Amino acid sequence: MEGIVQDPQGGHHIAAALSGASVTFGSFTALSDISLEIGAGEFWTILGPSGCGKSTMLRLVSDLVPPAAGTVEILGKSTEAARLAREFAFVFQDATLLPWRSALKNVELPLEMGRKRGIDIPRGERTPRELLELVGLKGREDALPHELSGGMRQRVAIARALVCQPRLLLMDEPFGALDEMTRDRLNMQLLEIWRETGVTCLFVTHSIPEAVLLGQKVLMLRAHPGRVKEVVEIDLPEPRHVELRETPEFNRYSSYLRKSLEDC
Ligand SMILES: Nc1ncnc2c1ncn2[C@@H]1O[C@H](COP(=O)(O)OP(=O)(O)OP(=O)(O)O)[C@@H](O)[C@H]1O
Repeated sequence: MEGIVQDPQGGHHIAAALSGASVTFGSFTALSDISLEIGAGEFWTILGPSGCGKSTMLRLVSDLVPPAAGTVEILGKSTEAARLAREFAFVFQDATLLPWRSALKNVELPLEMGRKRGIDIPRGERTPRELLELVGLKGREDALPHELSGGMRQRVAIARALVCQPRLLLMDEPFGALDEMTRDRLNMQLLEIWRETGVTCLFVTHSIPEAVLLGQKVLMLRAHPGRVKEVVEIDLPEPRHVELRETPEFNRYSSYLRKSLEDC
């Protein structure tokens, strides 16, 4: 395919490094003593009981909440410097598209906003049109969000997240609201995009099968306060495919994680 990023991580081996990081909201400790190294180009999924701090973890990495203690570095720089350099991008459960702009204009938005602020986006390897093609929406560039299905809107959101060529893609249950078949399709598409772009992925989910299917590593958080319970390496054949879910290895990982989740 065209436009393959030659060095998607800019020579870095570690995309995100957290050391003894904690997050507090007033007197409440949401995350406590998180130490992790997320390798450049890796795909991590995050599981844990409701309220354990999965979203807070993404917000910590993306400079939306500061650490109360410890440090967080993205590609060797502070989270603020990484944010200003557009090193990461977010995809939420709701696509959050502007309803009056076409799919293409939504994807172009971060570039426009960057230009308005005088920020030069240094890594424009793919045009917004090419990104829409990458997510399977060629021919729907002019469609308005309400003319697209939920899965299509989410694919526009992924294209928009990729437009500044981030090195780190942060996803908070991006497919949680979609039906199972659409979710399967988007999971496969996301893996293709991940392989092709080399972007590092941090993906929060409530679904154990989704965590196993996508993740090279599954980060299991425990609650009260949110802490790392364990990191489970998922050693399944690549490239992954939904049929893997029928295999005994897949089921072994799923059962292990289900039990781990129950013990949180
Ligand atoms: N801005 C905030 N102010 C106060 N408390 C907060 C704030 N944001 C999150 N919290 C609390 O921090 C804890 C972790 O929240 P978070 O949303 O990260 O959990 P989660 O694991 O993503 O939950 P879920 O799986 O239900 O989406 C929760 O107890 C939540 O109430």
